[in-house]
Amino acid sequence: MFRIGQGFDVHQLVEGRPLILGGIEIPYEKGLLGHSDADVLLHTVADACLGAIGAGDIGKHFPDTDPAYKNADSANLLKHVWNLVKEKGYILGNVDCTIIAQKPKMAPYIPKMKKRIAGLLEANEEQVNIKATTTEKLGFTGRGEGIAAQAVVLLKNINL
Ligand SMILES: Nc1ccn([C@@H]2O[C@H](COP(=O)(O)O)[C@@H](O)[C@H]2O)c(=O)n1
Ligand SMILES: C[C@@]1(CO)OP(=O)(O)OP(=O)(O)OC[C@H]1O
Repeated sequence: MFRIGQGFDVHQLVEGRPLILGGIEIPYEKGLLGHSDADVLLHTVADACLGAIGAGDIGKHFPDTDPAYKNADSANLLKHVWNLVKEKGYILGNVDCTIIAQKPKMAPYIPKMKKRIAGLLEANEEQVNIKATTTEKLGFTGRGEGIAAQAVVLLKNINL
């Protein structure tokens, strides 16, 4: 049996924060603001996984009112989500993600992000695709006020 899920998330770019994206740190003059480390890409992948198993969203599992998640490493949040997926008997088919950011240029960092996400989902790198796009300077992403990310995940149940 197959299940699909999709995720979408946005975080604001501000000065004085490191830019953590896809589980790696990217050199940039600004970073993402959030209760956690604000890794918008890992949040999106986590939400897609939760969607696929019908388990709500990351806000439900890791409330932003809980001090336990203050500056949390989103890789740990995704690992927790992935354990829920595995408990239900699923393995990854594939995940396809899009980062929506005017700057910085993501292409040089995508191989490292891919490797990190594949590791967190206990999958091969061939099962993970990450794309990046600008919005041609339009809207909040185009003005560099924030970064958005989207993901679609396909899970396969090994028991059904
Ligand atoms: N932050 C970004 C945005 C885009 N890219 C790469 O550039 C290509 C062209 O982007 P357009 O928005 O002009 O279509 C895109 O396909 C990506 O390969 C990037 O690396 N980082
Ligand atoms: C990840 C959590 C964890 O506290 O906080 P944020 O980093 O603010 O991220 P968001 O995507 O706004 O919501 C989910 C949160 O609960």
